Amino acid sequence: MQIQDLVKHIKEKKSFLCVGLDPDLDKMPSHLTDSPNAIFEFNKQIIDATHTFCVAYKPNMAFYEAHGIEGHVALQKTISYLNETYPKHFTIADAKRGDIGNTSRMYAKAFLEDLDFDSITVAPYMGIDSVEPFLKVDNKFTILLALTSNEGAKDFQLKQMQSRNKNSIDFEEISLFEQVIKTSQTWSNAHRLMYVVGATQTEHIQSVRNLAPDAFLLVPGVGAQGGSLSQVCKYGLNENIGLLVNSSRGILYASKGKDFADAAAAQAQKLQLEMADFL
Ligand SMILES: O=C(O)c1cc(=O)[nH]c(=O)n1[C@@H]1O[C@H](COP(=O)(O)O)[C@@H](O)[C@H]1O
Repeated sequence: MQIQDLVKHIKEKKSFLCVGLDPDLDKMPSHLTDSPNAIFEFNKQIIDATHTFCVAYKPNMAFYEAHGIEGHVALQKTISYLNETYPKHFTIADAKRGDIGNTSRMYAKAFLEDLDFDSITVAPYMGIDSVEPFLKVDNKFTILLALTSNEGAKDFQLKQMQSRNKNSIDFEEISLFEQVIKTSQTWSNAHRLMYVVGATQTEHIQSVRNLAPDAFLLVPGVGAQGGSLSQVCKYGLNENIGLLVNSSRGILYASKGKDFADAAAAQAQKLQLEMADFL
């Protein structure tokens, strides 16, 4: 997918909502969980109910890998269903991968070529050679973890460090997550980079925007984690919109009854209407 297609879709829908597909058998309606096809059936009904209100879907790999081969089959069916039925929706493999170059190449092949996701989340800490294999894939996006939504983000990502600007002898104090953005913006194919920034980190979104003014930001953490959509919009929007805001549990498990898909649609619509006010 091209970035212009994503932006066009966002403007048409007046939504930059990403629905996180994190299927958890313990939270799903009981009438589905007896079926061997439960995960895909759940996802399909969620997708059919929410697609009008969102522009992206983000299956998190943990929720599939936890079920072995059946989980992998459910993931394959889900991405095929999305690509065939709703091809305008941007798809994110939330895999948080990254390894030495030849290994990352295999991850890129698996997620971006074979499964044909539009993008993948990648951990940046092994550096340029671990990210390059993802960035080399045409028409696909690498979503680098910058500042995550969890408590532990402060353990490393918010640590201060000294950074020297190119062609200068002066040092400046910046956070490790800022250095990740600053350095990665100099890499080849940086136009294929997006960044993860938690909705719980609103005081830092402005600084992310300053370092990567044109990049799309994937912002998880509204809903169940308590992040504020209006604060995210205030600091994160750019002239191309530049935001994908994710909600998973808040949409998927709005009801545990037979009306789960309608309840999910209502939650997605609520977020979409809030988003429309900012567009
Ligand atoms: O990369 C992510 O998507 C991610 C990064 C982050 O900083 N925080 C975060 O919550 N996520 C993911 O976003 C989703 C959030 O789910 P809910 O809290 O249920 O909306 C989960 O799949 C998380 O793994």
